[in-house]
Amino acid sequence: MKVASVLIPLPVPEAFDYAVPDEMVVARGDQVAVPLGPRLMRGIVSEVFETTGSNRRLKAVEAVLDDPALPPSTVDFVEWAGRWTLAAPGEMAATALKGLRAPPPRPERRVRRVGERQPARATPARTAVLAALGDRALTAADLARAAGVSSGVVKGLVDEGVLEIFEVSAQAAFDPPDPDHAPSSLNADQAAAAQAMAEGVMARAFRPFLLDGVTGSGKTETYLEAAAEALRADPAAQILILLPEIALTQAVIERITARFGAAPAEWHSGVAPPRRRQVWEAVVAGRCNIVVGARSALFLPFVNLRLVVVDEEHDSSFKQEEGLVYHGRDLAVARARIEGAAVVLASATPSLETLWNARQGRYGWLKLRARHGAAVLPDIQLLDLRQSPPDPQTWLSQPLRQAIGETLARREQTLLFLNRRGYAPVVLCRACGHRLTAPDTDSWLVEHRYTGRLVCHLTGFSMPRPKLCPSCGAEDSLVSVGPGVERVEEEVRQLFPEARVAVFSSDTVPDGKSARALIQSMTDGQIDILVATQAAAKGHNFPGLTLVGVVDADLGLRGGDLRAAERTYQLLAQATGRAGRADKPGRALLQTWTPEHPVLQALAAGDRDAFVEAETAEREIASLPPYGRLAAIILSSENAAAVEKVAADLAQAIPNAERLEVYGPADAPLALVRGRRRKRLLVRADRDVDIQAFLRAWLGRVKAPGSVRLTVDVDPYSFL
Ligand SMILES: Nc1ncnc2c1ncn2[C@@H]1O[C@H](COP(=O)(O)OP(=O)(O)OP(=O)(O)O)[C@@H](O)[C@H]1O
Ligand SMILES: [Zn+2]
Repeated sequence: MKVASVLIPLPVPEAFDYAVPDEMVVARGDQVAVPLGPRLMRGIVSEVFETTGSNRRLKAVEAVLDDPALPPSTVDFVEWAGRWTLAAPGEMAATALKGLRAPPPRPERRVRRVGERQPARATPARTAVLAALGDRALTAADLARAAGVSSGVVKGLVDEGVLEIFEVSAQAAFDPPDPDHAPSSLNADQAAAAQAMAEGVMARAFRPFLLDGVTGSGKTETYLEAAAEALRADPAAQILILLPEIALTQAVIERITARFGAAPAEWHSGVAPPRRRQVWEAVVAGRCNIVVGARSALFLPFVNLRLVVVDEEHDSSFKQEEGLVYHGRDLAVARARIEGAAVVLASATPSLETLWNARQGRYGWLKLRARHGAAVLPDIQLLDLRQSPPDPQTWLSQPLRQAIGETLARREQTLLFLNRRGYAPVVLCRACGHRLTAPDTDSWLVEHRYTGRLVCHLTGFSMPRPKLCPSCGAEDSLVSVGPGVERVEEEVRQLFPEARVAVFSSDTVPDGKSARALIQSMTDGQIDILVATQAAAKGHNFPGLTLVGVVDADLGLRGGDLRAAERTYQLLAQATGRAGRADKPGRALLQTWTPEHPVLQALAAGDRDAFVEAETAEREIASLPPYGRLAAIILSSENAAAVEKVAADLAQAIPNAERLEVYGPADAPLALVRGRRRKRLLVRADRDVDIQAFLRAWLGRVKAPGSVRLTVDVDPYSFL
């Protein structure tokens, strides 16, 4: 008997087996409909095998679906990703089908001539329509517009049988990119790096690279030339470019379009589902060469993937924390390995993990040491707030105010960076000291003045600012503590009433369209001072921007998690790296209460290596990543006793293992979220320990009730 193992999108650890009816032809990767209880479900065939004399009574595969099969290497990839993250393989596989959620776009109705038939009565309008149409096929609306007549005229010709309507399927056409459309002339460093990457692509084998270039050194320029080489060698080559933020996609798409004379496909949550379906179908049919997207684009069904680029590879936005927990950068490397492709991790501030791999010789290390052309790196200065503190209830010190004034006078642009949304991060009661939090949640409410509401950034809960203290009932006792971008904007407007000021954060720029508009007006010089969170601090090229002011350089250093120093270094190096990217030199001023901090010292000295040395040495002593591996288990439930019970059971059931420790269970730093109690356990292991095997063995010993959610986070980035 023939049996198919089918991956079904359910939280179960294995594929389900089904009998294959005699007349049915199925293969690995096929999409099938299979019965599950009373329902039919869509699944992906992971394996087909013969068994003899089975005594199992298997249900049969109902049908092989018309939708295209996943290429076998895509199935390999989703199965590997499931094993790596300990996610259910069927749920991982389902992410590869996300493009199919929308129905196919409706076929388009167009009109064309019917042979040589002429209208019975030739009016000027009718003649214009026939002339405009020629032997083309257009939609009725386009034709009427082209002929400058009302749509009634077109309809009249159809009714008379001079024109006919027919349907074309709305299959998206992706014009083939032309590698020789507009090549850049690369400088020596760039050319050497592009050459090495191109050779990696030609090898048709797994070839990982770190493209390590200072901000504005032309990393994009360089990897696009490697992509061009790949396309010259194989016009069917597919190239995937991953970006950490949707806000960055537009600029890269424009550069690719200019470079190759054809627009790439775009893939992220902001792309409408019918369009995503078109991209998905074009990718699996090999009709689409270049995809620019967010981490979920990793799951597209590529048939000839030759090059994967992870731009801004250090960015923690590549880590998905909700639903399936995975790191896009790590999965990108795995996908390239499975496909036998080249992968390029690009950054001015690579993660310690990636630098470590480059140092070990596992990744080819390509360096771009200087900005392109005449541009130079900005001059970075620390402003010691102990010497020049801002006035009470203001956030910009005198030296920073002066620098903004000078920049304005030169008609150049300023970016004020503060990685905090809203107006004030905390609202508290002067009478009783109560800090306002969301109901049944430990995180503080953030005041937003634009909307006049207090918002929980964790759960999305919001409410109007209350009149009375919810704790003691005092009247008018609530005060806003600390600054967010909106509050800095308020101060800037008071100081420089004539300046054109804008705020860039996920509140003011909620979608791709508004991001594009704001980035465009900044690029065009229509904004003098941009107050921004990290959304605007990376990747962008603003030619008129010469001053970057960091409002609170100490902010990220206070949170004590594993990557606080690394993350702060990266964020500030990226933010300051926006200054002086064109012909005018830039400078950056960092306000700090702790100018002696090693991270800030390294930034001011422009000495990344010193920072990396010191930070890596600390990690080595503690055997933390990249020298060791971590995994977290997070338990949560509305039933506090149930969480305690599962945590205790887990603690009892820890398998014996060497060079591995388990910490906890402990209350999570956010111990209460939406009424759910949260507890964490942390596993640390040496690098050569199979941490996934350990976790599987461990979790297999404990049965958690349905009321307790258990999340496994391999290589955690968030410790909340
Ligand atoms: N070889 C080149 N010829 C012409 N212009 C170049 C070249 N290399 C870089 N540039 C220009 O320099 C600027 C910076 O390049 P790019 O955005 O590729 O840098 P990057 O290294 O990706 O920067 P970041 O890491 O800061 O985002 C761009 O305006 C780009 O067009
Ligand atoms: Zn109070």
